[in-house]
Amino acid sequence: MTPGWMTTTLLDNDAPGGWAVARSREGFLLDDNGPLFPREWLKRQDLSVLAEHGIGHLDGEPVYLLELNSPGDVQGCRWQGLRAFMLQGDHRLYKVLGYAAQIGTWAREHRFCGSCGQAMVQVPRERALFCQACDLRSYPRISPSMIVLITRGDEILLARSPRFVTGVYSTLAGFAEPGESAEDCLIREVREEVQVEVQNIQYVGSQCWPFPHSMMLGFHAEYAGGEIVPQADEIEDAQWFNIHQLPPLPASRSIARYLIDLYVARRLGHAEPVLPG
Ligand SMILES: NC(=O)c1ccc[n+]([C@@H]2O[C@H](COP(=O)([O-])OP(=O)(O)OC[C@H]3O[C@@H](n4cnc5c(N)ncnc54)[C@H](O)[C@@H]3O)[C@@H](O)[C@H]2O)c1
Ligand SMILES: [Mg+2]
Ligand SMILES: [Zn+2]
Repeated sequence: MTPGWMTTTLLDNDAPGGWAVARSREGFLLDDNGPLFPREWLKRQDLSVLAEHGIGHLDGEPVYLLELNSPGDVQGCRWQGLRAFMLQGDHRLYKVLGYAAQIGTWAREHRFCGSCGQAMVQVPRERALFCQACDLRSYPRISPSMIVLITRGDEILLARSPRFVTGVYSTLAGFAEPGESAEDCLIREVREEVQVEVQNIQYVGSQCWPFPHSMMLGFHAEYAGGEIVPQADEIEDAQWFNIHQLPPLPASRSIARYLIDLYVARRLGHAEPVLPG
C-alpha cells in the first residue's frame, strides 16, 4: 500500500470496489463519515450519473468520481461545496475533491468537439478526450492566474472585491491573457485594479486553486509609484495597511494568506509559514 493521495491517468470502470465521491452542482455528497463512500454502495443509490471517472488512489485504494446530472437525495447525506471542504477539515480529502472537481468540470464541458460538434471519446491510458473526425485532443483545462503582494516597507497593499466576505482584504490577482508572460500579466493587473506601478518582481510559489481551474502563481513586488485608484466594479476598496494593523485576511489555506503571512514573518523575524499545496 502506498500511503497518501496519488492521481492516476485512468482506472478501469468495470473493475469493482474502491471508494467513490459524488458531485453535482450542489457540491459533494457528504455523510457523517465524510465525502468518501464505498463505491459499490454509492452506485446502488438512486442517483442520475452523467459519467464515472477513475481519479486516483488514496492509501492504495482506487477512488472514482460519480459526476451527476442533478443532486439526488440519499438518506443521511447532504451536499457541501468544495470551498467548505477547503476551509475546514482534512487537507488530503480537499486535495482529492479538488482534483475530482477539475476532472468532472472539464469532462462535463468537453463532451462534444469544439471544432465539429461530434461526441468526444476517452483516449486510452491518458487523461484526454478525443474527436476522431478532427483528430483533436482536449486535456483538462488549467487557467494560470497571477497573485501578488505589493509592499512598501512596513506597509502592504490589500484590496477587497465586492465578492469577498465582509471586511476581508486580500492581495491582487488576475487571469493571464494570451500573449502575456507572468510578469506582463502581473503588471497589467496591478495597473488595472489599483493604478500602481511595481518593481523587483519575485516569484514566491504556486498553488492549485480548483475554483474552477486556476493555477495561482504567487509573487512579491515592491511599490514603485502611483496613487491607489480602485478599478470601478472590480475593486470596492484598496489601501495600504501597516503590518501591525491588518484587516481581516483571506482563509489560511489560500496562497493570498501565505504571501501576507510570509512577508510579515520575514519583517518581524518570526518563523516562516508553509505554503499549503
Ligand atoms: N488562492 C488564492 O489565494 C486566491 C486569491 C485571490 C484570487 N484567487 C483566484 O484567482 C483567480 C483570478 O482572480 P480574479 O477573479 O481577481 O481575476 P481577474 O482580476 O482577472 O478578474 C476576473 C474576471 O476576469 C475575466 N476573466 C478573464 N480571463 C478569465 C478566465 N480564464 N477565467 C475566468 N474569468 C476570466 C472574467 O470576466 C472574470 O470575472 C480566480 O480564480 C480567483 O478565485 C485565488
Ligand atoms: Mg482580480
Ligand atoms: Zn471534431
